[in-house]
Amino acid sequence: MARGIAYKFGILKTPAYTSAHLKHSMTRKKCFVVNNYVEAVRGLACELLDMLGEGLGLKDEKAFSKLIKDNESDSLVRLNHYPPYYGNAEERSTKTKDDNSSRVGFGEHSDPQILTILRSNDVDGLQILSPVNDRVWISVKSDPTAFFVNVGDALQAMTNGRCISVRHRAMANSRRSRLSMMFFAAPSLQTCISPLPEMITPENPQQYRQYTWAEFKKTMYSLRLASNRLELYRLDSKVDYKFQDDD
Ligand SMILES: O=C(O)CCC(=O)C(=O)O
Ligand SMILES: [Fe+2]
Repeated sequence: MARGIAYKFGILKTPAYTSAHLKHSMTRKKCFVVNNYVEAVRGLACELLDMLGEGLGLKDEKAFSKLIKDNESDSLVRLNHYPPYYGNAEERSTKTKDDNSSRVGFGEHSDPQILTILRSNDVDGLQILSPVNDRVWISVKSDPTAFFVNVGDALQAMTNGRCISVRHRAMANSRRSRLSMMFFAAPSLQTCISPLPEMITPENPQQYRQYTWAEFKKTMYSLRLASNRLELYRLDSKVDYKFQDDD
């Protein structure tokens, strides 16, 4: 694991980003800009989820976006900063340009929420694990004008495995800082997540048991980042998730 390469320098919970803490740490103008960004990106997430609901033929096409529009939604914004790992100018100038070494800035994981909308600067770093070969990492070219969308674990559960929560990680760059900003669209803590009835068919019987978002978060915080937490909620799981309840 690379030294202190990735760190969060802000967690803005929506809609609580007008909290006292934020008011003190941000000027009103910055707060306004962040609020506008969050509103826009939340709208984008809802639009995408409505299209997905329609595409999947759900009786209630807005079933997913309703969870995010809920006032109690646990959605949040995170900013990640990956400083270059050749930290000083001397190191940068002595290392050759074709040095292809790479360092993990944010380890392998899947996002636990419903949907993630990511933006970054023009420094590469995001990689996804190949769905067909779990030893192959595929680099995603950065594009500061684009949004990158990840399905989260909760959407995988609600679609009974039709949508897959992709495992991914972020690499730090040797010379330039990578900056990324994620909107994690999440339901409220008390929301019960389970495969939607339309997603359960004789060919694809129910794969996941029902859980609350609060329960999933508790499990998540008790496990390592790389653990496949959703596996614990599979009906045929061999792992006893009950151990997670021990405090
Ligand atoms: O910074 C990135 O590109 C990815 C970060 C990420 O996957 C996360 O914060 O969940
Ligand atoms: Fe992620």
